[in-house]
Amino acid sequence: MEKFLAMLSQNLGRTVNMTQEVTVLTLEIIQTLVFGTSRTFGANDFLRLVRQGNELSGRLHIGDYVPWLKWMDLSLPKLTIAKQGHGGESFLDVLLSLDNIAGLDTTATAIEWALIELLLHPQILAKAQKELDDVIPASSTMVSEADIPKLKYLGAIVKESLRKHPPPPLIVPRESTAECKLEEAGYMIPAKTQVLINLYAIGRDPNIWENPLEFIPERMSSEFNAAVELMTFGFGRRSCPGMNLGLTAIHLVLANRSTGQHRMVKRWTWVRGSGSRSCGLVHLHWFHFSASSQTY
Ligand code: HEM
Repeated sequence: MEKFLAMLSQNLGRTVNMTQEVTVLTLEIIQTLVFGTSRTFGANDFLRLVRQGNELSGRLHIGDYVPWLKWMDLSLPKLTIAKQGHGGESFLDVLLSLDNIAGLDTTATAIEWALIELLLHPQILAKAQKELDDVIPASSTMVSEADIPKLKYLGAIVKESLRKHPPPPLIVPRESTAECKLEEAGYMIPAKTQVLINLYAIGRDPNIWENPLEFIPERMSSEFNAAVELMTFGFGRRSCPGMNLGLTAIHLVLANRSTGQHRMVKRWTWVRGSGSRSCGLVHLHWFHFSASSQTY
């Protein structure tokens, strides 16, 4: 985190590719936890492989639905090449088997969308900064994990961002073991049916949320449990084991970025980059496993 903030300090006044930097930061946090060091694998190579694996996993693979048409899945050989290119049991294999790509990409995507919403809503950013000024002593250079529960408005920003931009829009498919009737909703799900749960639609359902496309952290109370109500981290036995780590990382990155008190003890102002690509950044979801933003 300190390295990330130092990098931002060095780039004051310049355009920073936050997608790249936030993903590297998340990678380093996860590597540190998993391997005890953040220097295990080259970030650029790793990111390339993650993006490729991620993009391929989000594509339609006809062989998943009609097995004898598997030969039509032209993208699958590319994934194999990505894995073989790193020789045998590569780091990517390990990550794919652990499903850790879910941890990296989802956390980075969640941070990125929250940053975009703050960038688009300066009044919300100012309110979050005021809360940080009020709650965190001026002598603290970094917001710590213990401070997170005190930062109620920041918590509401995170929940609202997860509602509007659930990192995986569709969670892992389920199969019904028995016939199931959802009487109020008027559905009957036969046994052995694959069920896809659409978090994106739940978070934006106008029957549940007033002005669902608006970003309004004030609508999120402290009691509102996004993990349960929005199913952001899935549910049941196979729900996300990285939930607490992911939530902590999102809060810490946003809090430390908003205060900007790291070493330089000053507040940063954030504006959209003026580069030809970065100025077009808004509200485009790029659907892979995670729905990240895309410049145009
Ligand atoms: C904002 C951050 C994150 C979000 C939104 C998220 C979301 C999810 C979701 C929706 C699932 C599927 C759960 C289900 O189908 O019920 C999942 C699974 C998983 N996540 Fe996360 N995740 C995040 C962070 C992390 C982190 C930091 C890690 C680990 C370092 C992680 C590791 C995993 C693993 C291993 C699974 C597969 C669990 C299984 O199949 O039993 N996730 N995540």
